[in-house]
Formats: sequence, C-alpha cells, structure tokens
Amino acid sequence: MADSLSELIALYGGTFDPVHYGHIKSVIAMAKAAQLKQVIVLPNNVPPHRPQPDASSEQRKAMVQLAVAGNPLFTVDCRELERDTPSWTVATLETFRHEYGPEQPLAFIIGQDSLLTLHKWYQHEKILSLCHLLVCRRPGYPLTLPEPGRQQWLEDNLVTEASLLHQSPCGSIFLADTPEYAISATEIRTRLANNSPCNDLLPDSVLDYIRREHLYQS
Ligand SMILES: Nc1ncnc2c1ncn2[C@@H]1O[C@H](COP(=O)(O)OP(=O)(O)OP(=O)(O)O)[C@@H](O)[C@H]1O
Ligand SMILES: O=C(O)c1ccc[n+]([C@@H]2O[C@H](COP(=O)([O-])O)[C@@H](O)[C@H]2O)c1
Repeated sequence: MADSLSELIALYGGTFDPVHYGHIKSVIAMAKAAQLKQVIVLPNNVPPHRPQPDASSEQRKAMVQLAVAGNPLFTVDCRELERDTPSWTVATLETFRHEYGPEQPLAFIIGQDSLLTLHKWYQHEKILSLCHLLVCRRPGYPLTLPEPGRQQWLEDNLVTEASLLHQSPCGSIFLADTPEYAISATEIRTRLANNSPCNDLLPDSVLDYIRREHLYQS
C-alpha cells in the first residue's frame, strides 16, 4: 500500500487527441480550488463511448508528457495503455483503490460535458464509492442535469468546502468555479486539417510534435 494517506490524489483521464489548454489550464485551476498537490494524468487506450482517436495511444501519451513537462503538479500514468479492453474508468479506479487502500482520498477530474453523460458510463453507480468527482467548467454545457432524479443525485452528493474532499476517501462531487476555456480537441483536429492556426489552443511543444508526426492532416 502507498504511504501518502490523507493527501488527496486526483486522477485526470482523457483521450487527449490531442491534449490542449482546455485540459491543462482547467486542471491547474481545479488544483488551486481543491487544494491538490498532485494530479495523475491517465491517457486512455480504448476510449469508451466515442469514435476511436486519430493519434495512436503512444502518440497521445507523448503529447500529454510534453504538455505537462516541467510542471510538478502533474505525473503521467500509463496503466490504461497496458489494457486492450475499453478503458472503463471504474476498472482503472479499482486498481488505484487496490494500490492505495480504502482510506486514501481519491478523486477523478472531469469536465462538465462528462458529468452530463456520466450515467452512461460502465458501472457508473460504483464511481462515487471509489472516488470523489471534481468537475471543471466547460462553456456550452449546463451545470444542472436534465432529469430530476440525476439532479437530485448531484445535489445530494455536492460539497462546496474543498477541505472535505481531503477528509474522506470518496463519495462527494465538487463543482469548481474554474475559468471556461472554449477549446476542444475536435476543433483543433479540424483546424489542423484545414491548415488554420492553433496557437494559444495548445502548447507549442505539442504542436511541434503534431507537425513532426504529420498528425491530423486532411
Ligand atoms: N475545454 C475544456 N474545459 C474543461 N474540461 C474539458 C475541456 N476539454 C476537455 N475537457 C475534459 O477533459 C476530459 C478529456 O477530454 P477529451 O480528451 O475528450 O477532450 P475533448 O476536447 O472533449 O475531445 P474531443 O473534442 O475529441 O471530444 C473530459 O473529462 C472533458 O470533459
Ligand atoms: O468508464 C466509462 O464508461 C467511460 C465512458 C466515457 C469516458 N470515460 C473516461 O472519461 C475520461 C474522459 O473521456 P473522454 O472521452 O472525454 O476523453 C476518460 O478517462 C475516459 O476513459 C469512461
């Protein structure tokens, strides 16, 4: 078992095809709001519930590594890349829970769009028994859930005090007032295919990598 009990460990999973400032800046803002000392970034291998990525798993991992290089908040964990089955988040969370034990505060960071579709995730009813959910703002998506039952579930589990996240292993949802970044990987892929500029949407190191690897060309 790892020995960092009581320091909230936050995980950030994604397809990252490619990683962009909407990911990195939102998570840095979340780290401030939720008093996080570390965020473990998890590029997925076989993203569930979406078309498969253009870039390979190795390329998406390399881009994530470039994007977080030099920032001590982040580490990159490749456990999802080692499984060929769909990268179900519950399965990944179970491996962290096993590693860190039942008392360790764990959190999974998502954007507002993911909160809206969380009820379709594999074994979604287990998620809050494994971790807290930290939700970053994302423009264009409502902060309330469409069905009354799901909205009630959200309200029943909401905490507004970040310190509470550090005092229990799992079970709470934290909606942070993070800045909104109108950036998506889809838009970046389209812009690159059209030879439109992408500066300010993602780090230069990632853009250089994309050019070197001839990714996202039409
Ligand atoms: N601009 C953003 N602001 C806040 N959260 C974001 C933003 N973009 C992505 N996220 C969140 O980051 C996680 C990983 O997202 P993902 O890698 O699918 O990026 P994406 O830009 O949504 O990709 P795509 O356009 O290919 O669907 C998800 O939880 C998503 O909600
Ligand atoms: O477990 C699931 O069913 C599930 C369904 C959709 C998304 N996820 C995870 O949520 C994270 C964000 O997903 P995405 O598709 O927005 O990159 C990423 O880690 C995915 O593996 C997980």
